[in-house]
Amino acid sequence: MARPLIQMALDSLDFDQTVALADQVAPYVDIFEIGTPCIKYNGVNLVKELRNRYPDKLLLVDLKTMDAGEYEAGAFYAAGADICTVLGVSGLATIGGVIKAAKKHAAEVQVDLINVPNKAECARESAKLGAQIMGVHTGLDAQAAGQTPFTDLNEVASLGLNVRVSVAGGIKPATIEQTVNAGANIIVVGAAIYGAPSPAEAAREIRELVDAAAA
Ligand SMILES: O=C(CO)[C@H](O)[C@H](O)COP(=O)(O)O
Repeated sequence: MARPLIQMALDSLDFDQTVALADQVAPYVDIFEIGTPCIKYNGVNLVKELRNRYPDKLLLVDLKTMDAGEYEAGAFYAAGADICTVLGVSGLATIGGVIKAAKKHAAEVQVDLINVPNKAECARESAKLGAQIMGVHTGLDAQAAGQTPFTDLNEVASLGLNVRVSVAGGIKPATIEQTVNAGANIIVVGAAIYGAPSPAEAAREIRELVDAAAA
């Protein structure tokens, strides 16, 4: 089984704390995600800072774009993003705009399926349009209401689309094996790392669990 990538969700609002957390977990993760509240607060300067600091890491900017896809995402690709997210509920015109912006920078697009009623249809149409990653995502508010992403992950991963499948939503050490076995190509972890007494140690443990499950 191909080794899934680990994406660290940097969800603090504080610029310096975000950079410090990235420094701590860098040896164990493949993708830095600048989370939605963080990018809204800090903007393109944080993208530039992480790009300069980590030229070899993938950088995902979790814009969750809802409109003006090409215009909004273009600035973040220009600042160094490898991947920007666009909401599946935004519709194909907006998704297509982000894909257009990504192409100009030889970058990629992740469609976030959060709150999309028909995830299979959205994933199929977005893949046809050229999106490379489908994000199965139970957001923080839905997590607080007791939801998890696993049923949706099984559905989207079994569609057999020529895309990578990312999963986010409260993933923790106890659920890593399940996510790998379900076919996730990108495993997003936020609170289970940044909320741990030692984020570096937590990230190292996640790395070991992912690699063991994929072996
Ligand atoms: O995109 C997000 C919220 O919308 C989070 O970054 C994502 O859910 C990962 O964080 P956690 O592991 O804490 O759920």
